[in-house]
Amino acid sequence: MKFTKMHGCGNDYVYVNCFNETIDDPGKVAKFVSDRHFGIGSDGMICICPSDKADFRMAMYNSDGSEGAMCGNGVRCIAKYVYDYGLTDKTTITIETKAGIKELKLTVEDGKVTWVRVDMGAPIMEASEIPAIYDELDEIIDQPVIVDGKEYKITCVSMGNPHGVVFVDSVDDLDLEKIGPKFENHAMFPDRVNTEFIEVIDENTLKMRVWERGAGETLACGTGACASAYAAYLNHKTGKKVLVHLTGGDLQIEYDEEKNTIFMTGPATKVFDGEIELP
Ligand SMILES: N[C@@H](CCC[C@H](N)C(=O)O)C(=O)O
Repeated sequence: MKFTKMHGCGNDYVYVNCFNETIDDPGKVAKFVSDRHFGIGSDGMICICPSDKADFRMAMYNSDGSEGAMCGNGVRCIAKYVYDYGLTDKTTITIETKAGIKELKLTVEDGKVTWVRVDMGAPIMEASEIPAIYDELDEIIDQPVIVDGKEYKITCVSMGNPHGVVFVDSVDDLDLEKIGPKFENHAMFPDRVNTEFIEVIDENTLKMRVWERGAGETLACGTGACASAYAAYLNHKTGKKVLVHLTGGDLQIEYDEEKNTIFMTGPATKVFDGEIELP
C-alpha cells in the first residue's frame, strides 16, 4: 500500500489515496500502520476518497482502529495532499466527512500548500447529540465531574465528534496517562470522549493538552481546539478569537457568532512518502 505520512501540529496520520488504493478492512489496517514499533507510527490513518457530494471525502480511523466522524488536523492535511499531488488546482475545496461537508481555503507558497483555513461548522451543545449524559441536563456547561477522586469542571461540545473540555490551573502538571483513559471511558459518555485540558493564558490565548478517544495523548487535536475555544468563550474566559498553543504547534480559532460557525486556521505538513506490505 502506498501512503504519505503527514501531520498538523504534530497530530500525525498515515494518508492513503483511495482513488488508487483499495482497503478492505480500514480499521484493522489503521491499527497496524499506526503502531510506532511494528508499523509506520501515527495517531491513525486517513483515507482520501472520491465523493459525489463534495470535491473529496475523508474517512478517518484512530490508532485503535475505531472510526472518527471528523478530524480537524486531518482535513487540513487532505487539502495539502490533493493540491500538492495535483488531484485539484482549486484553492477553495470541499471535503465530505461523517460530520458534514467542510469548506477549506488553501494558502499556497512556492506551489505548495502551507496553511489552511477551515469552516468547521457549528458547535453542538445538545447533550443527546454529543452524546453525553448528565442528570437531566440538555447542555453540560461547567458541571462538576469526579475523576480519580478529584473534582473537575467539564463543558461538553460536539464538533461532529464528542469533546469534554476541562479548565485546569496548569496543563503541564497533569498525569494524562492516568486520568486521560478515565475521562475517555467515563459513564457519562456512551461513545467515549476526546478530553481537552485547558489552561487560560489570557483572554486571547489558551494552552491545551488533549487525550483523544481511540488514540491517547496526541500533540494536537483540531476539533478539540475548536471545542475548547468555544467552551472558553461560553464560560466567559476568552473572547471569540483565540490562539491555541497545543503541544505540537499553534492553531488560530475564531467563533463567528453571526454565522454560528467556527473557523480554524493552521499548518499542514508532509513528512514522507512510503510503501508498506500489509499482513
Ligand atoms: N485529531 C483529530 C480528531 C480525531 C478523531 C477523534 N480521536 C475521535 O475519535 O473523535 C482532530 O484533529 O480533530
